[in-house]
Amino acid sequence: MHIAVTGNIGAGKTTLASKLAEHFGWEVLFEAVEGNPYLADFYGDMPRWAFHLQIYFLKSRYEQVAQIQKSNKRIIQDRTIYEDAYIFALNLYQSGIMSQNDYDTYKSIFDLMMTTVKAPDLTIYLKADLPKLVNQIQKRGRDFEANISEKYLSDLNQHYEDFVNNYKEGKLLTINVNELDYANNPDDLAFVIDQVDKALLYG
Ligand SMILES: Nc1ncnc2c1ncn2[C@@H]1O[C@H](COP(=O)(O)OP(=O)(O)OP(=O)(O)O)[C@@H](O)[C@H]1O
Repeated sequence: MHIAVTGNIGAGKTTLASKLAEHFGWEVLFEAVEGNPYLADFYGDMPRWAFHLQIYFLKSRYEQVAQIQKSNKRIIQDRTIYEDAYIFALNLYQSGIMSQNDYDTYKSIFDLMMTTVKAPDLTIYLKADLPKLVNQIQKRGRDFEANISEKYLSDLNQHYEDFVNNYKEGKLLTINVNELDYANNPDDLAFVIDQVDKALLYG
């Protein structure tokens, strides 16, 4: 079984994936941040590194999908391959940061990969407004994320809304996390676990 957590930068995916994995006894696959050779450079100069970073994330996400599809374990994935293409790469292209040629090349590789990719059985979308995202990004204090603009985050949020509104590939559970603190509040975590339980049972 494949469960995925999806949502904007700072929405709280990594924390939730770990908590759910612990509760349900799932294996967890995180995204490639430590050791990512392009991420810090990308935040310093987006036009220069956008294509490199997208190819790197696509490769690492596809490796995860391949691992999940050949395993019969229950696995929770921190961010999906769909977000790379339909949110991040599309946003970079539409905001003029990634060129037409680079985007077309990227998208044709992605489309080729998608012929072998199955959607997660359940996708959990963590929906958060800008103040929540900004606050959580500041709290974790990664140097390379210090200059992320509100415009970048709000453009991504718009793409997330479009993406979830059109998502038909599998079960989707949306959780508004603006007022939740499942990292520190057991009642909030219990609330989310209950939602996930119900989504798994009844869809
Ligand atoms: N395809 C992509 N294009 C550009 N940046 C990406 C892409 N995928 C991930 N990132 C960035 O890589 C970093 C990943 O960090 P991390 O795994 O902590 O997740 P996050 O998005 O910050 O989420 P959360 O706080 O919800 O766990 C973030 O800066 C994120 O936006």
